[in-house]
Amino acid sequence: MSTAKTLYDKVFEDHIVHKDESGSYLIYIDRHLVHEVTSPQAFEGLANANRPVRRTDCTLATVDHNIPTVSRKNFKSLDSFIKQQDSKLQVKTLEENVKKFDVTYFGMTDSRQGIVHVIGPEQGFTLPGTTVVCGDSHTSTHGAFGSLAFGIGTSEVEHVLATQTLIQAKSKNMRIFVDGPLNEGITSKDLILHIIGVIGTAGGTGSVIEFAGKAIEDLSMEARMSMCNMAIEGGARSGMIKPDEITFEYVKGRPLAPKGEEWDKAVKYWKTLYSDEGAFFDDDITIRACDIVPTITWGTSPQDALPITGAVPNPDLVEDPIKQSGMRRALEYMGLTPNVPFKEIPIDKVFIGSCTNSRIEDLREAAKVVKDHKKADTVKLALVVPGSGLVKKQAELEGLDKIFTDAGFEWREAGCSMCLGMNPDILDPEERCASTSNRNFEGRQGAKSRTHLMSPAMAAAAGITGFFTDIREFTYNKYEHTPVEIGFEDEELQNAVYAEEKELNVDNKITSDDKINDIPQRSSANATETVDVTKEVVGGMDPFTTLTGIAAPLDKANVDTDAIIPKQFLKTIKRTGLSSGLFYEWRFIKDSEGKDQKTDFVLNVAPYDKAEILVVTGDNFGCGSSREHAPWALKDFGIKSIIAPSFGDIFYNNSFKNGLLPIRINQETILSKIYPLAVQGSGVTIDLKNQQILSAKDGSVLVEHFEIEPFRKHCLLNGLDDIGITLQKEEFIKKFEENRKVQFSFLEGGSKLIAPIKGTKKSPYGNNAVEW
Ligand SMILES: CC(C)[C@H](C(=O)O)[C@@H](O)C(=O)O
Ligand code: SF4
Repeated sequence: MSTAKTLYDKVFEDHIVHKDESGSYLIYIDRHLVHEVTSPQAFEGLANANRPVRRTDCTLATVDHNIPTVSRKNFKSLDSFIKQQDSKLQVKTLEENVKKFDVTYFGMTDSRQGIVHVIGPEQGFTLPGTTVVCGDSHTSTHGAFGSLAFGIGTSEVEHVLATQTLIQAKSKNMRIFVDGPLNEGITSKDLILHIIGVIGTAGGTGSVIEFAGKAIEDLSMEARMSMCNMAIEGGARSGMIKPDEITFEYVKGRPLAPKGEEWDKAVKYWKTLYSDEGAFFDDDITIRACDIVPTITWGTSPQDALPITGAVPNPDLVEDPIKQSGMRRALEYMGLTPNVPFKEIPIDKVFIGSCTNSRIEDLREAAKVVKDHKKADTVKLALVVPGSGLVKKQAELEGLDKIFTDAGFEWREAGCSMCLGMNPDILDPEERCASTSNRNFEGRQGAKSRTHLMSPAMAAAAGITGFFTDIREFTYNKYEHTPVEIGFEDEELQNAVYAEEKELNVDNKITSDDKINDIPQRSSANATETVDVTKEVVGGMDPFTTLTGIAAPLDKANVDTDAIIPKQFLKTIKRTGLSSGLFYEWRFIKDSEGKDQKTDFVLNVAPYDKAEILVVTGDNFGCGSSREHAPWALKDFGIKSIIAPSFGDIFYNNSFKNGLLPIRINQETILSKIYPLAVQGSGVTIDLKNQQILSAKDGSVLVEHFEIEPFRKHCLLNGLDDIGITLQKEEFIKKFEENRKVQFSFLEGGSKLIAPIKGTKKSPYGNNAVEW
């Protein structure tokens, strides 16, 4: 057998702590980014079990999703600044946790605060060849450095905080080879949208995608990050690009990058990270770079991508009935008529930002387009939201802010903003947005919002013309821009930008006033259910052996986790009580008084309001975001198992952590054997021990054998807690760490090397070990 290895194989193997007999691996995590949305329950679990954060130096926290992006010039405290109570509580909870657990933190008064996936690379926290995780699906971004980077759920966040490891199965290798150079003016955003259009949102499921070829090698680091960022939208948890001189050049000199001899040692190692000649890829796809033109999305999935030169597609021309009905629904939701040329579609708002496209190069591209133009009067708002305080600072030094504001665009503070609107930046219902973000799911930017994904230049041009615009036809003054090099040794940039810094964060304790209704009341459909709070205690789940229950039919494909539990329900700091938000946009409609009324969605209708099993006909259930709130909401409703042809990787994984069994069954069998029973309202029995599915009515076998990894089966049958199991491997973890200290000495120090905020003796959060 060939010994040639892929880039992924190499990085994976260099992080194996232990492999057990069932073939499951324990891998070491080098870098862990933390944000306010997916960490509260993880820290709570640690506190309940009296466990510390194992490697605070490998952990870096910031706030990004919930925070307002309006000027922080007059920021006094979180209490006065964040108006949304539930957002405030989440931010405050993180601030308490980073203090309690000594985690380095960039808060709202620190210029280094920003979107996790922007600040990690910016600080040099993300390094080639490392394993990088975060409770966030777009962690794939960091794969641009040749690191193995992926999103995890909250249970895994807790696992990493406690053990610095994760239990993992090996993924498949997939290569996307982009042959030849890109045409002039085509960006990595066009390229990645095109690729997702080709492979589909389930194309990379179960795989790590390596992007390779001339077009990729030619890309800057920032453009590579935009590519890997959206690997998750192609179904893969990770995207990777082999590190090269462009990578090293980008990393060198960053605050947390290795220095001196450690740098040389690191580069020597990083240069070994590439796919060997003849390495095996389970899937190998070639894309011709010259075929790619400016690309935008028209529907409610990132795979609905087409050239700007095209028109709204016509469902009548599609044969597959599931696809056809999905398409009709998407067009109706998006308010689009088939065959209308994209360039004739007017827009309402523009959003330039998100972890895909909020870095300095993105802002420069957009500013070039906007310079000396004015926003179209018909465009109600054009928001520009830098990815971090440092990006903002640099853009301002380059005068980009002025270009935007002169054109009538709004210049904001760093955060996730309108990418998902957990803060006040949302679209009104039916507003159409030209957006540089990464997801166009239903309701993503606000209830009934309509999102079209595109590159920063194209979003900027749409803001000027008021219509989707082919950037190649837009006349703009390609002025000579002089980039300002941002020196990381520059004290001003290292330190906080806000004058009020000294009085900050003193009064941010959670008080009794913060008691809020962070989860709306349960719907009457579930009024009789009670929430078992004892389940919140870390470790231990009910064993899952046999389940007999009503099976609800769901005839949909690509059900994303935004649809399973919309963003407004993510602001909780608890795991329970989420059932009222389950499939919220599908289950409820507002009446004339603004009150929620139930729709005829399957889970609202008897007997399915008591369903314990969900039978899904379409692929890719649970794709998209890493929010563990999706399995929490399903469990809370009473669903204990989901049968579908395929699942989003992170959702699949998160389900097991919560005793919710996802079963992959091929579509034909679902359609012929299980779905009809579900439609009749008959029950189904799932026998985990024998890996079989039976009819509850007559005991006949519907599925002779379904697949499940032995380790996962073992844990479910016995209700075992992963962290407890991993902690039994302490001797292996210790051994790995001893070796890492020597072999990968350039990774030591991590976030603890971060400089303090100017004017303080000690960093206000974390760094207790270091007196400044
Ligand atoms: C909040 C978080 C869990 C989520 C993710 O995982 O992607 C968010 O960042 C998103 O983009 O939907
Ligand atoms: S995708 Fe959007 S919401 Fe998610 S991390 Fe990126 S910017 Fe934030």
